[in-house]
Amino acid sequence: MLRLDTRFLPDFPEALKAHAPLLEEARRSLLAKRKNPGSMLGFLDLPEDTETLREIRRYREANPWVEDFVLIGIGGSALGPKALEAAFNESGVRFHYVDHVEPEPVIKLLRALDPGKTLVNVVSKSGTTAETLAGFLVFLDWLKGALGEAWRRHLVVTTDPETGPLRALAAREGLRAFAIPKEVGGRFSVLSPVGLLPLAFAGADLEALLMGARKANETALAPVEESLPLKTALLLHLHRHLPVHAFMVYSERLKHLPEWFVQLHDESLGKRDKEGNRVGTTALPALGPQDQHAQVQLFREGPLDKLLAMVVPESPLEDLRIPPAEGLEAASYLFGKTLFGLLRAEAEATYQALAEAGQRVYALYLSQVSPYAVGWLLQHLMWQTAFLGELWGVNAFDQPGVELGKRLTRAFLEAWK
Ligand SMILES: O=P(O)(O)OC[C@H]1O[C@H](O)[C@H](O)[C@@H](O)[C@@H]1O
Repeated sequence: MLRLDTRFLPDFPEALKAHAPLLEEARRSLLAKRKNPGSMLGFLDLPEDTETLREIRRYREANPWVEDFVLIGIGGSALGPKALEAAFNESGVRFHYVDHVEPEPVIKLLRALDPGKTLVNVVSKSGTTAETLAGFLVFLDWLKGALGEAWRRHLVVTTDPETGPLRALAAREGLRAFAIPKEVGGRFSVLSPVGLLPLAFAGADLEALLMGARKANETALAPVEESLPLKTALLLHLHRHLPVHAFMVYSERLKHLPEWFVQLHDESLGKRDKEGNRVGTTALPALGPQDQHAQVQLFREGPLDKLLAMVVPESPLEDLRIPPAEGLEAASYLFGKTLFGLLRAEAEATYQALAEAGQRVYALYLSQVSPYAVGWLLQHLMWQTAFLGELWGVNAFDQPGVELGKRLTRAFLEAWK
């Protein structure tokens, strides 16, 4: 269950009524693009793709020997699986993310791994990302050196269904490869094999995750006053003059979710609109309760330049009572309470304190940190982003601004050789 709370934004229900035609139009124009090749709206169909799910399950069952799973990928090819695996790893398979090119951690990882028990998953939609290819080349050489002809069984590729160097390599070498559908972009790919394959090895409940995402699809298409993603898109739209959008999650298991959201929001919406104006707000990742002791001072007394979204679970899967101890009377207000009770109280207190400070803040309540609720939340946020692309007149699915950096990197590498 996902529930929106706007109790500290009393003007919102009126605004929703007033903006209903604008929201209807944004949704109509988004959905009208659905059948156009290149519209990149394939993420809407992923929750229905039971065939891919079956294929992934079969692959997982055929490889019970895996103890370490190395995911080589970056941006949209790493942030989603990283966020979900941290929350839902039930299998004990150890996950390692090579989403960087710093040599020391790569060397440390290579020394620690047993190649015979390691599965390497190289993930890249384009198959051309420098960091990913560099990491892949290192691990490919390592697998070949350690395992001889058996290396192929320890490598699985997730990439474009037809094009790109990784697809070509997979075809030439007869490697196992999964497809990121053509119409699915990296930061919208978490429910494709990009996320589902690692999560199958993590033993997560993939059915429930996709069921939650289907629920998000349903609410996205509901009448405006019941359409959760249209409502949160409107909240962001109404506050677009505030430069910062803080995304604060009260869950240790979801500690990597804000990083995933940052890419989704910033890379989708921070760009030039049709008139050439610079558009976008800056997503700021925050985690409760840790950031109460780091950022909340700024949120309380610093500039009123933020729209804050708080993601708060409403119940735990399991809870732990805080036992009393003699000689520590200062902590007696905690005795007999539960850890989740404290978490909930802290989230509520921060929510109220921020509203009282004059910040614009709303909450998204998750019934539990379960695959169903989190699948719903992720797909909800992808819809929100797509709707905002329409409202702000930008293409939410490209990223022209990152190309220059890539070209310059290549130029430097060539000049420095
Ligand atoms: O999946 P890949 O093609 O390797 O792309 C990985 C990432 O890098 C690119 O530079 C884009 O800015 C991101 O949107 C993308 O998620």
